[in-house]
Amino acid sequence: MASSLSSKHLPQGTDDLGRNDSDQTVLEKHVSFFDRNRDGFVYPWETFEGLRAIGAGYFFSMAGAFLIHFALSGKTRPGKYPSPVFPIEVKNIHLARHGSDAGVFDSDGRFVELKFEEIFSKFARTHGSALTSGELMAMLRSNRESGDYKGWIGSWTEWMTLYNLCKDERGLLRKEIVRGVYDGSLFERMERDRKPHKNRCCI
Ligand code: HEM
Ligand SMILES: [Ca+2]
Repeated sequence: MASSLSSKHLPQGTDDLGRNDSDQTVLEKHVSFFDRNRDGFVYPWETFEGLRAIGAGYFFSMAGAFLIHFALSGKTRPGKYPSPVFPIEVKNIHLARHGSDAGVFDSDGRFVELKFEEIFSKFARTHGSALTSGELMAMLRSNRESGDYKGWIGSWTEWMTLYNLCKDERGLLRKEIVRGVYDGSLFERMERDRKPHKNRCCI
């Protein structure tokens, strides 16, 4: 699937409508793809729509939207009553970080280049700039903090979703794909390049 992604680049710092998002952190950009109307809040139906737009299946998208919002909504709304529609506040998404991750997002949600490079220098032993499924599992195991079961599950889910959606025909997860997931540009490319008649989903 990844091999069908085009190499064209998005205009830096602007979205399709030319809106400037340069004041967003990389983690905010990761999530903003799912903020379909760009009002600063992601609702479960927007996450569902975003997951469908990148080729995830109907039931996976339903379950994903439910679980993501159930897990993250409250964290991004500190001091507020729980909302029955489980919104996620984009500007507070850094509060939804979990442990046992790759450390590429810092505590403010900014991109840490060194940690990104480390993923490949430490774990991409076979190909250098791509991860096999075994190497990905080794990375997940190595990132685990003891007793942090929520973090283990969160990280496993994020990486396995990415792997299943974007591995190439040899089962490799390429570095440029991983870079693109962090700032959400991957999601934009997947939506653009997706052919309506072609079922790209494998989960
Ligand atoms: C198919 C859709 C998605 C994929 C493939 C995906 C994948 C990923 C990956 C690979 C990471 C990096 C984890 C690490 O550095 O170890 C990540 C981090 C994160 N994602 Fe997503 N994501 C998706 C959708 C979403 C959505 C819809 C939200 C919330 C609205 C979200 C919120 C986050 C947050 C808060 C983090 C930071 C976790 C941390 O580093 O502690 N993601 N995601
Ligand atoms: Ca929205």
